[in-house]
Amino acid sequence: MKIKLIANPIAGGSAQNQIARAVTCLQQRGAIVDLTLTGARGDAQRAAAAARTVGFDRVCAAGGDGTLNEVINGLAPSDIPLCFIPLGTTNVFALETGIPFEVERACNLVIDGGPRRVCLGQADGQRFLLMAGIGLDAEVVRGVNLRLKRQLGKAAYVLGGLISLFRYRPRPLEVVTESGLRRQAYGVIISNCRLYGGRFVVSAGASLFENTLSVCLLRSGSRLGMLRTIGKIAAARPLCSKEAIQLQAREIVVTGGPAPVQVDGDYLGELPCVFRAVFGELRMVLPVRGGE
Ligand SMILES: Nc1ncnc2c1ncn2[C@@H]1O[C@H](COP(=O)(O)OP(=O)(O)OP(=O)(O)O)[C@@H](O)[C@H]1O
Repeated sequence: MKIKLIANPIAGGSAQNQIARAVTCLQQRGAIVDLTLTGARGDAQRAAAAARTVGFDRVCAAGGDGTLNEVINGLAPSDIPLCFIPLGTTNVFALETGIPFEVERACNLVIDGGPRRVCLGQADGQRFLLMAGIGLDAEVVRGVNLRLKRQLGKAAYVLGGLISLFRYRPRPLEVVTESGLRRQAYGVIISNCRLYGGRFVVSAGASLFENTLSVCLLRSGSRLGMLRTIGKIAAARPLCSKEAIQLQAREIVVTGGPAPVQVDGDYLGELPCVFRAVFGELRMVLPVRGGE
């Protein structure tokens, strides 16, 4: 088996030892490993794009959700199965899918697992695997730089969230789906997976294996209201219809603002933005779980 391994050596603070262990483990299982270590943003996407035509049996991203996002953007559309070894700070995708955190077990899945077609989201052509956010969460992401994240880890988002909560002024947004449904909100979270920002659940109906995106319209425009909504999500308490509306859609046009947009935890830009579900552009090697 020929594996293209694209690994971020600074994921989660420092991942060099774990990457070395992954290479050894994959080789011990008989794989030929072609390793690219990323040196800066954009390297993982370029390495994945270059791997599309080289005849690899697997492309494997090793790092955090940011590295995985770059790899899907470089690789898709492709039939080469994509694998993931989680080495990042928050690792939402691994929590969502059950990919093991222990390097050797993740490597065994790379070798033994079978691929499955997944749905990706697109935000103006930029692909995402987990979610996109418009409003306060994108403002937090815009404010948290990589240095702060390396120093504080997940706490950087808590600190960034508190600062943004007092600085950010939510503006009315308009959301239109492909069926012509029109709604107003002050924040929008578009999910391709159930989990958000860790183990929090914003859209319980979201699925990586269905050709649709789950849209959560956050309706509160006041600081107190936003704080209450965040508190309820953090405490896993249900949001009432005054606080949030849930929709399923394949295409969502969001206008208004001005408001920032983030995809998979990286700042993308400002509205307007068109979001789409795109099924089948990639096959991923994932653990098999009951009920799926
Ligand atoms: N050698 C490098 N130096 C600086 N930045 C890098 C390097 N390699 C990759 N990057 C960038 O660092 C960003 C974050 O890395 P990554 O997602 O792998 O880890 P993380 O931030 O610790 O984890 P998570 O995304 O799960 O929170 C990526 O978006 C990537 O573009």
